[in-house]
Amino acid sequence: MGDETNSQIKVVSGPAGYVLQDVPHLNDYIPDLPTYPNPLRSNPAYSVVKQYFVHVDDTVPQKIVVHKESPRGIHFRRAGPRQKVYFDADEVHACIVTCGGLCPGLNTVIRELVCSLYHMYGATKVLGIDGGYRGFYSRNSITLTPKVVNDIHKRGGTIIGTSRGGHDTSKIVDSIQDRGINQVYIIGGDGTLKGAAAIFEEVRRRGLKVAVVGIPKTIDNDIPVIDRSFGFDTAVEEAQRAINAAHVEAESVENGVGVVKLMGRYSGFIAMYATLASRDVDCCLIPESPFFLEGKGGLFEYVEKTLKENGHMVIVIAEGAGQELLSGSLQPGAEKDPSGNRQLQDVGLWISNRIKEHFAKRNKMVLTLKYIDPTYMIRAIPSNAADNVYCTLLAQSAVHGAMAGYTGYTSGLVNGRQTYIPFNRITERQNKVVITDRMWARLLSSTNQPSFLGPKEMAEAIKEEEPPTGLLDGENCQDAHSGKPPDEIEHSNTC
Ligand SMILES: Nc1ncnc2c1ncn2[C@@H]1O[C@H](COP(=O)(O)OP(=O)(O)O)[C@@H](O)[C@H]1O
Ligand SMILES: O=P(O)(O)OC[C@H]1O[C@](O)(COP(=O)(O)O)[C@@H](O)[C@@H]1O
Ligand SMILES: [Mg+2]
Repeated sequence: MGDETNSQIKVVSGPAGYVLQDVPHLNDYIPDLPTYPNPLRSNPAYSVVKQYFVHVDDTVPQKIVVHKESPRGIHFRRAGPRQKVYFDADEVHACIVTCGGLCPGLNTVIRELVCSLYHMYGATKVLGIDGGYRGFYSRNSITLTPKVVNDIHKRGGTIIGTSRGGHDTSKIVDSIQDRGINQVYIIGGDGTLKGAAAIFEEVRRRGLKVAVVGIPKTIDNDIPVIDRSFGFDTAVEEAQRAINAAHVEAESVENGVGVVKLMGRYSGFIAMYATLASRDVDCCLIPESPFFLEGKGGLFEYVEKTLKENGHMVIVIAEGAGQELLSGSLQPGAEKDPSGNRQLQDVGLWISNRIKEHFAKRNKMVLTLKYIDPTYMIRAIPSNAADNVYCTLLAQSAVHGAMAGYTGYTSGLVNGRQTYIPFNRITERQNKVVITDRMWARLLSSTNQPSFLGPKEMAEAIKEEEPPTGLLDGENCQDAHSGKPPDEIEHSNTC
């Protein structure tokens, strides 16, 4: 086996630079656990399946763009049903909790967790924890059955409620222990999964036979390693409606400007992909790419130029963009939400007012500006068809893993394959748009906007330590240190 540096990290090395970043298992700290044949063997739906189970050595590479001499690199354990399970059906007492902001698909994940436990593994004790982490110790729980969840995937939000703040590791694990819960499915984003890792560590410290499983969720897509977060496609699709409305308003009047604010506290993926999908956007502003308003090369100059050329303009701005330009008008102490996330000022309203003031002052050009903020309308809708299927696979993978005795992991899509990813890889940093990558260059060429970066900022951007994101091409990301394209670097593994 591999060496264990701490309970979350199990590294197994192999030939040619193969590295498996494995996930913990209950038998890492509980010896002689009984096992049972996987009941899927007798499940009629699976009777046609040739290869019932995932091979014990199946792993998925984190990097798929490689060179002839590349080391095989980091791999993750492949998700799916195993021959043996570590829980008898009657023994399973599962709970599901949803934390943080809403995202399309939350109810689909809940539905599929319940239905997988019931219909694949015969486990019928499933609780919904009411209202996020604090629900473990301060609220009642909701009994979840296939009947209760039957059509919830057609509704936005989460039927078991969510919250921010309120994570108290020992109180939560006390509740898990007192209720006799032995499988915990935690659906949430970067903050939630940090909380899930703390719960896993405490469960292991107490030596409890409890599988702790994370399912990554955030509309911002700010979670690293995975290809994308569920609900992201739905959000990009729904954002088209707002962008189209802004475009119709803008092109229907002389010097019309449509401004649309989209979600993205620290990461601008929704704004970037919605812009690329729409092609009616003239300027996309995201938290990762600083911009300025006044003077040569500034936004005001670009607005004037675009209006002169086209007579109208659409601006998409992620809510986390430009926060550094807004004066600190937040009430003191209101800078953080109950989870410790940065509280944002309404940059959409701010930039709309600044543009109107600027052109009114110069009264050389009368413009008509309409501001649209669809953020909460977008995250409160149910998931689209593609995300529904994605949520189903995520949930089923999570259940297969817990039943197989894995714990302390996040179920996640890596290069199109469901995998089990150690918590520490998910919580180590935030996924951000790499503005020196080809996808952002595609955006700039589709909007024709200036980069708003001076030579100093561009040099900074290239030096950024950010490894490539799951949504990028990756072919031309710069090596974090040398700044050279991959084909000039030996063994680049930053892309
Ligand atoms: N570093 C952390 N350690 C433990 N719990 C955390 C941490 N950060 C956030 N949480 C908890 O996770 C939950 C959701 O976090 P939040 O950041 O609001 O949403 P999300 O996880 O969806 O990004 C909250 O209940 C919060 O208290
Ligand atoms: O839910 P709140 O407190 O209004 O916060 C809104 C923020 O939550 C988000 O939707 C992301 O929330 P999560 O990280 O919890 O998924 C951001 O896009 C947005 O900035
Ligand atoms: Mg978050």
